[in-house]
Amino acid sequence: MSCTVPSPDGDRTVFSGLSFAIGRGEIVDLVGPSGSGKSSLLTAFARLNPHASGSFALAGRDAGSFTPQRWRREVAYLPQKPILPGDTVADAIRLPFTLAVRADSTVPAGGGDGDARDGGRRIGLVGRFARLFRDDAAHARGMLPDARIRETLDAMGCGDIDLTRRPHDLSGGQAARVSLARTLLTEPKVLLADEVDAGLDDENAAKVASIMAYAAGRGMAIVRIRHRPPDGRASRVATLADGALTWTDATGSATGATNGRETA
Ligand SMILES: Nc1ncnc2c1ncn2[C@@H]1O[C@H](COP(=O)(O)OP(=O)(O)OP(=O)(O)O)[C@@H](O)[C@H]1O
Repeated sequence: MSCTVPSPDGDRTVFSGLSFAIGRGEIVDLVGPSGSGKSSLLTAFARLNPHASGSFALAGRDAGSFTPQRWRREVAYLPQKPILPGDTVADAIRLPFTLAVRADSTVPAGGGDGDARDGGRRIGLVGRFARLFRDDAAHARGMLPDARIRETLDAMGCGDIDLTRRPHDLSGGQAARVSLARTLLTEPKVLLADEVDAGLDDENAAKVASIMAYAAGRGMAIVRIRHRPPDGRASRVATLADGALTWTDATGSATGATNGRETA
């Protein structure tokens, strides 16, 4: 995996020739100085980084055999700042499902413009799309009912989060946990968490860590960029500095693998 970014002095290589593997159910912490390329590495792996190149595989299957959308569903990148659109927490959590239904929807026969009829009433294009979106939201509610969201949040120790609340009214810690829960409900195989506990107090950071441990316990592979002291959740720590990855195990002992040439 390599990453070269534009700079005023010409292209600059952030890292080159890195490789790593992460096992099912494993939590790896990715640390290193600011600007060393940690986010670039994760966004590269999620195929979200236009400055990166390399080859990726999931369970032995080459990334090229996935559509980018399918790959990102399996390898989910979670940014630091939660984005929770919608009127309620339940809507915000259901958003990926609503969008998936939307993506699968086809414009009804008759083309994309002109008028349609709704109960004998003529409706315009905007009305038709509003109706389509309502239908998609209802379909998404069928796929992910409130009861399942409630059950999942409770299992993750988020019993304090009311599904009917407005997302904007949540505390920072609650918003981080909702954002994490939303990603986990899409059941990615790999979760790439980019400083999602930054800005949280210790109690909320511990809750976020415990939710991730729950997901790892169910087989999800997780890479966490963290600036906090080790919390005992990760089995290995990868340090990215000066373009090289150095690996240590949970006790801080070197594993012998450097420059990212790691096999798991
Ligand atoms: N789109 C871009 N254009 C130009 N430079 C970029 C771009 N994206 C990242 N960089 C540069 O690449 C380097 C690595 O950035 P990155 O955000 O990956 O580092 P980081 O280790 O995650 O930093 P931090 O810990 O501060 O978040 C930085 O010098 C950054 O300025």
